[in-house]
Amino acid sequence: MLHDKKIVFLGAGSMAEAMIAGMVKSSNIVPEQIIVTNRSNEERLASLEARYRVKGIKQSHLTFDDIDVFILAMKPKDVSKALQSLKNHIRSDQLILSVLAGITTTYLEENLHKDQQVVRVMPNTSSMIGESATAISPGLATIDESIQLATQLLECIGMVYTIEEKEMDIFTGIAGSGPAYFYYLMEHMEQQALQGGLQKEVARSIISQTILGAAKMIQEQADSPTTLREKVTSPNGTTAAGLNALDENGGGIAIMKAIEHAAKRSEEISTQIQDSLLVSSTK
Ligand SMILES: NC(=O)C1=CN([C@@H]2O[C@H](COP(=O)(O)OP(=O)(O)OC[C@H]3O[C@@H](n4cnc5c(N)ncnc54)[C@H](OP(=O)(O)O)[C@@H]3O)[C@@H](O)[C@H]2O)C=CC1
Ligand SMILES: O=C(O)[C@@H]1CCC=N1
Repeated sequence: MLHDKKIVFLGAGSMAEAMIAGMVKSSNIVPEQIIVTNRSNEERLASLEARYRVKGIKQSHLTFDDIDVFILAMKPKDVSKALQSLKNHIRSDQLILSVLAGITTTYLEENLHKDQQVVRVMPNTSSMIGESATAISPGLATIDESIQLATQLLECIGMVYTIEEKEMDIFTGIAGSGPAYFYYLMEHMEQQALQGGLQKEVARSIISQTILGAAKMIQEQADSPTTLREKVTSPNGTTAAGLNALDENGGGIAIMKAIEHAAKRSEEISTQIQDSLLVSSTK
């Protein structure tokens, strides 16, 4: 299904690069199938061309007819202009995937064609190594074949979860933003490891192996996180001391708050963009 498809990224930033890297690394897509565009940063396009052997062109130079999948990968604030410039060039049967936080399928349909085939997507930057947790929610006019195409394409960059669109905000809080929480955790673990006398490279390797091992334990056996935590924790031992400090310093609550606020921000972006649509349509 994928081998004859032509895919265009509108946006050439971190998320587009992570997806391109993952797709090219998988054996299901070849670089010749991918075009990456932006409005003006030619140096960035040249660097993506050199690194991944994809074609980089300015969005204004793009020809639209033979494209099967457009992947919107600009910032949410730039989406309105991007859709305006796309609308008169695309057919409703061409598939639009949007990775933009907070941008709903309804917004995309209203600003393209009412019967436009759209899928809202939330990947994360682990796409780069084929390890994203990616959610998809199709729009109203999207046919099963296009959902299958989107799923196969996104499986090149990791696991794909089909969810209700109302679950997108919380998914974004957990998985879209999620890698950042783990990097933040690692930054703090590393800081303390250095204070404890370890060399930076050694500390980084130990920390990443510890996180990887814990994640694999969850994936590869049946115990819950709670049971696994209890198995690490000896009465009056080192882990109990560490976990008490986490609790006393609001560690668990801080993690829940981070997810709550990220999800809320995703919801807020939807409202803000929707409001600006209402304002512009009443002008
Ligand atoms: N970073 C992440 O971890 C994740 C990001 N996302 C989503 O991905 C999107 C992109 O994020 P990120 O990659 O971090 O952002 P960046 O700022 O790194 O990249 C945005 C890119 O969009 C380009 N751009 C802007 N307008 C247009 C346009 N009309 N046509 C073509 N290209 C355009 C910019 O280049 P130029 O200015 O030259 O046009 C730039 O290359 C966001 O909407 C975000 O919500 C989703 C999941 C995870
Ligand atoms: O920070 C952001 O808004 C984007 C969406 C999810 C991850 N990064």
